[in-house]
Amino acid sequence: MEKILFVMNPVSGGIDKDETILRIHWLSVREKFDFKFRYTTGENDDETLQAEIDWYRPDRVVACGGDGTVLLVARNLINTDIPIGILPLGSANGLATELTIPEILPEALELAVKGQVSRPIDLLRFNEKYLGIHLGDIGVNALIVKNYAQSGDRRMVGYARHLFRAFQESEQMQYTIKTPGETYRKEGYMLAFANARRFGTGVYLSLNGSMSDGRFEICNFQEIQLEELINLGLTKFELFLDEEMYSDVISCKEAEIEINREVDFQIDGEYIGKVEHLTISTIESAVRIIVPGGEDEEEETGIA
Ligand SMILES: Nc1ncnc2c1ncn2[C@@H]1O[C@H](COP(=O)(O)OP(=O)(O)OP(=O)(O)O)[C@@H](O)[C@H]1O
Repeated sequence: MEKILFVMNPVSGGIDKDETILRIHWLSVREKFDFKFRYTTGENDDETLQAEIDWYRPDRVVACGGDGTVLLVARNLINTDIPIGILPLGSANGLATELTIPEILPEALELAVKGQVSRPIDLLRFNEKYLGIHLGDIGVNALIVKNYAQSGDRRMVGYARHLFRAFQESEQMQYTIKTPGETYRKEGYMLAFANARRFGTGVYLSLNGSMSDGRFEICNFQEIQLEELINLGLTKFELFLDEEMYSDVISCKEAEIEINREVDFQIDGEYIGKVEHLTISTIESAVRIIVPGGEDEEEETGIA
């Protein structure tokens, strides 16, 4: 009987998980699979998850939460063949959007449990230490993520307050970006490192990027416009929606970045700290994520 481990963030997105839990129980009877829940606590989740994977030896692991929960699962399944399903239950589900995973819970659950198509996904490695799966950035957005995390207020109104504060406080940065072929000097309010083509809203960040091409995109935001931020219905990864702002994009396999001062840095919604220097590289095809079959134009492979 297939074994499925559900890794559930009980607080993600401020969403009650009771319906999800009930549906999983019901589906396990219908589809005849064995399952376990592992609830995250925000403390030592890597260690407990790794121990659970070693002990239970699941055939697939389903991340139930936002991008942070998917990243937790991904970094504990690197170099295994265990595919990852996603139930998008976070305040930021940018990765699920990118991979065209259904937003509707029953559909996402059917896919996560029964999907037979998985896609190899690259991970990003920052300063040889931190892994990322979707988006990292320095500057104004990282400052918002920091303030938001520190406040403990998960509501939108709290978020809006942090957005205004960060917008007022943020100063322009100067950076030197070295890629294997070139050195660029730029200035701006935010530098994003994207293993993806689009933000959570579906707005494209780069038309050519892919999560499976061994490359990532560095996007410089020279300007930020408050009016757009307010008008367009925000979540913490969906700030910059003016398409003209995406023109300053570098696509590369690795990069080294020097910043003229210490700035805030976040990865997939987690505040990391202040940095003045960053190295970024890709780990190609590090994990496999279950996606809707036949609907994506990129490489897909059946689950072994
Ligand atoms: N039981 C818990 N209590 C508090 N925080 C938790 C718990 N479990 C996980 N976390 C934290 O939740 C964050 C990941 O959240 P995730 O990205 O899955 O959902 P989200 O709703 O998009 O995130 P956020 O809460 O940052 O808006 C991590 O910082 C993790 O440490």
